Amino acid sequence: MSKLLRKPNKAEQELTVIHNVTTENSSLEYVEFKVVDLTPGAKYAEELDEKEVCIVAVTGRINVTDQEQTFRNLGTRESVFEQKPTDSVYISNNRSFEIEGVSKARVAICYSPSENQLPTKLIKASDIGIEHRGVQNNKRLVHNILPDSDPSANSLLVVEVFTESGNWSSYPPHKHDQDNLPYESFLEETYYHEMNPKQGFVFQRVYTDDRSIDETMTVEHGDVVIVPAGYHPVGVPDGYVSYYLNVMAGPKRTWKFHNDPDHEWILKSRQ
Ligand SMILES: O=C(O)C[C@@H](O)[C@H](O)C(=O)CO
Repeated sequence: MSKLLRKPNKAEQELTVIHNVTTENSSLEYVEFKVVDLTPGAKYAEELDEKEVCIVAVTGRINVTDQEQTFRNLGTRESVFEQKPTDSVYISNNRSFEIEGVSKARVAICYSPSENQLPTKLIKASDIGIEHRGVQNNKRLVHNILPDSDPSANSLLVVEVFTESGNWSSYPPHKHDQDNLPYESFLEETYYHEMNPKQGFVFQRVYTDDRSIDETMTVEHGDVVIVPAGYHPVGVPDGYVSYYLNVMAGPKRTWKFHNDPDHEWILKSRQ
């Protein structure tokens, strides 16, 4: 069984923790990640110590409060495959938060270490930067929820990526596992995957230069892949569309990746 692939729990209660990746149960030091399902009226609450969070209304509608401000009726879609941006809330360390389901909702809670308290921020769907990346069989649509160009967080980076049927993303393979700016930044990463239709699958390989990590995983709807280090390309079979939500964090809040030199030629040949 892969150490990097996590299967979802079944939503059987009013509040179900579908995924819970922590620094205790994984090899990660900077990124923690939860997926929570809520029925209408169900609540999930937490006290944040030295952590900041970005709460993403993946599907359905939710209310979010940090006990000072309350944001109501967040969320814009029933399925991620409507391919429109959704609402999120950033909350800094040493605060508490509560999420309430307004409709049946799936919520991603993205965590990273934080010491410097920053203002809570509503990240409205309408404010999210949309990017079309890639050509030929490398086409994807990116929603930049919390990119490094937005100074609202101390270490968290959050992005949604849709990869078209028969295409590749995070490709040519790139990594960000060395704290060596301006050439490369050290960022751990998690991938929360969905597929359309649901019976679909994608392949994700996670590998380092020395192959001390080298795993190729069959990833299904609702799975999480953990990327402690290394290159992490995703291949999507014909007939299926891929969605993933990435959380990244590390010592410096800069996304500076390094392409695998063996495969970088692909990028150059398509310019
Ligand atoms: O552009 C893409 O294909 C998405 C990836 O960059 C993804 O967000 C990632 O790998 C971040 O390191």
